[in-house]
Amino acid sequence: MHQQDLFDQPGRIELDDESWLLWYPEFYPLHHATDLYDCIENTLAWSQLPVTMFGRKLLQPRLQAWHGDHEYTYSGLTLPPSPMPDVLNEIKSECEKVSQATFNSVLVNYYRDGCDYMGWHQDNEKELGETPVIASVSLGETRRFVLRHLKTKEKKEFELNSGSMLVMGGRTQTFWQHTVPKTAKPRRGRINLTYRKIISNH
Ligand SMILES: O=C(O)CCC(=O)C(=O)O
Ligand SMILES: [Fe+2]
Repeated sequence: MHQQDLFDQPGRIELDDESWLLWYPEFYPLHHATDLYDCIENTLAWSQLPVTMFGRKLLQPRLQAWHGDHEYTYSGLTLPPSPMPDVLNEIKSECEKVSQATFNSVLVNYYRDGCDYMGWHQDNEKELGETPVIASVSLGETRRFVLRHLKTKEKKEFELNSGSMLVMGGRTQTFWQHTVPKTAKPRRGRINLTYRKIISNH
């Protein structure tokens, strides 16, 4: 990895002329992040849902929960609206302060071990709008998060540690894909929350 690909300083990162990130590696102190992890792991109703990928129905390689005012549809899956529990609402407020954006929903992913992952994708569903701001909070085990420019294939890599926040904005979802790759190294559980704003009349 090149030195410039390691992001350990907080602040704004310009991915390209129109795409940016905000990176806060220590947004929550570790002890608080651990408490949040335990609370969220124990209170959410987790499910492993079937999705359609490349025309085949497969089980997602992780557990998931959705909370928000609206339903959300992606990969042939429709997640119904469901109110946000207090713990998720509190994190939402913190994300809104930092990102100067408003959110009305959160997709929660639970990676049980190193075999659970999220493949390359863009969060470019119509109902998120053209330039969505998405705030991602990570709790529990550290996992690698890779961004890749669709045309140039340039990569940016992050170690998303417990208590970190990464905000994606501008044209990030248009020009870049991202992934949480699987790893052969032993990994404990990780919970990631991505706060989003669903625009109802898109
Ligand atoms: O787990 C992560 O860090 C990324 C999650 C993600 O990309 C998503 O929910 O769309
Ligand atoms: Fe994503």
